[in-house]
Amino acid sequence: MAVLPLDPPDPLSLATAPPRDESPADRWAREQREAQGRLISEQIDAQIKAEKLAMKKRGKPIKILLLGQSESGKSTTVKNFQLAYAYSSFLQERSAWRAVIHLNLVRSVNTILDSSEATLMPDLDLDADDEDEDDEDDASASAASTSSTLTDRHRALQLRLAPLRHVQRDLERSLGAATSDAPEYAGDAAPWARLEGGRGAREAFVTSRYGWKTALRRGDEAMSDGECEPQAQNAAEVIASCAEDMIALWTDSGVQAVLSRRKVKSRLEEGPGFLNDVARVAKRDYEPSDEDVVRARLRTMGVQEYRFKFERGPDAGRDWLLYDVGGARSSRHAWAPYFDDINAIIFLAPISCFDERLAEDRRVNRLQDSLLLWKAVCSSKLLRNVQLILFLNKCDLLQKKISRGVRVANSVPSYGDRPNDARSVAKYFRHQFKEVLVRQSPEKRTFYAYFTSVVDTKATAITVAAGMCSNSGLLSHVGVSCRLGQFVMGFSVAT
Ligand SMILES: Nc1nc2c(ncn2[C@@H]2O[C@H](COP(=O)(O)OP(=O)(O)OP(=O)(O)O)[C@@H](O)[C@H]2O)c(=O)[nH]1
Ligand SMILES: [Mg+2]
Repeated sequence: MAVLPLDPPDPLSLATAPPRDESPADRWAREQREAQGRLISEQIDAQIKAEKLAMKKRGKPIKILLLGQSESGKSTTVKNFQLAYAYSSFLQERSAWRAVIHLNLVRSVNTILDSSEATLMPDLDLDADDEDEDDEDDASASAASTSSTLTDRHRALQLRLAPLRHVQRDLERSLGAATSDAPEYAGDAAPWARLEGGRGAREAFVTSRYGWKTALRRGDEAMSDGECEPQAQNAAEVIASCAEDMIALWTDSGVQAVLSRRKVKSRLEEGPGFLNDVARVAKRDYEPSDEDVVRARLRTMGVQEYRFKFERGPDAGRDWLLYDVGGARSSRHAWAPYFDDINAIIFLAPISCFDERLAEDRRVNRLQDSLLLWKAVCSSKLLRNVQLILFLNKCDLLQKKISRGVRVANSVPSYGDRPNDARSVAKYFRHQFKEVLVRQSPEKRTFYAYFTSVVDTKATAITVAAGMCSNSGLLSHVGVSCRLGQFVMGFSVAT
């Protein structure tokens, strides 16, 4: 039998072994050092263990997906979350929104210029009958249609405001693709529903939510924080120099009559055009307020991820991930990869849109599109364990529309001869959505619905509380208490 040689001594033990001629005093000092080292090591181990335990206790992040058609208010809802739970990041991004707000304003002014130009030069008026969405301001419309009220003063305003056309182009170029309109799309309301089995890779769809913000800051290395690229700065200069003329145009009674006749007045008043804020927004040192940022409109491209940590309440310490998607029909195929492991969906359905058509497919009524989408979400087998929370949004606009005398039954024949007031209309629409949930859900689920107006940040103080089923790990309850409905509509409807 072969005898193996003894293993050579371990070099580490050799290096750390005490010297052979160690004195008692040296030995005492060494043992003190070693004891100290062991203590520190034990403390580190204990810290790691405590952190692991805390992480386990906090659990996986809660994932919430915001769904709904384009312009339903998804990104506005995210901004409310940021205001409530990530105010420092909201503040950091605030000055970047100035260019978006300027673009929103300039687009509105250019829309007014288009309308008045067509009136001044009727030969160019190619789309006078194009506006068909609601029967607003009919009395003033017919009065205005009998005589053109525009004069040389309006021609002069047209000329002086002409540079805003270039400003719009420059800002669109700076801000990128999100400023383009949603492309026309004649496909399904829920293109992913047919493909539920074959889901794509999620990463393919995630887009940077900093894209347009960093684009604004590129170029000049020397720019300090909050400054933006020269194009946006030039735009701000031109806007400041046009302030008085923009106010004169918007407040002119002849122009208002033309806008009424062409049925764009209420859309301009109620959209994110900042037309009633020109004096403030056009100032050279303008800094957007929280409310301005919430109202500003920029289309979401792809899917954007937001991370929040809740510092208060029963869920303190837990991470929440919010996914904000582009809602245009052509973007909806990108939603499916996010259905896999989410806990809840906040579905935004703008109920003021009952008489409007989809921008991407003018044949489709917007409320009908929301109902089709809701049906696809409720009936999805992939989403059967996902909690659905419905925001019946834009209640403020519903109220305004009804107050203007728009009749719901003209666009929604099933409404019949029910009372044409905002409360009854909202309740009716809520019932429609509830019916879909009850009929289409693969398993019984609770109907959580809120009347919202998410541009109102004071009222939309979103507080979120979640409880986890300790045994299944499934979300058992997500309560989104929004202090909504009551203030906007002057009533509340129990959910
Ligand atoms: N008056 C009013 N305006 C709202 C409300 N909710 C959203 N808006 C406005 O509607 C516009 C569209 O809102 P967004 O939050 O950008 O819509 P979105 O669902 O994210 O749209 P996409 O990104 O295109 O899918 C913005 O100008 C908002 O200010 C509301 O409750 N009331
Ligand atoms: Mg959006």
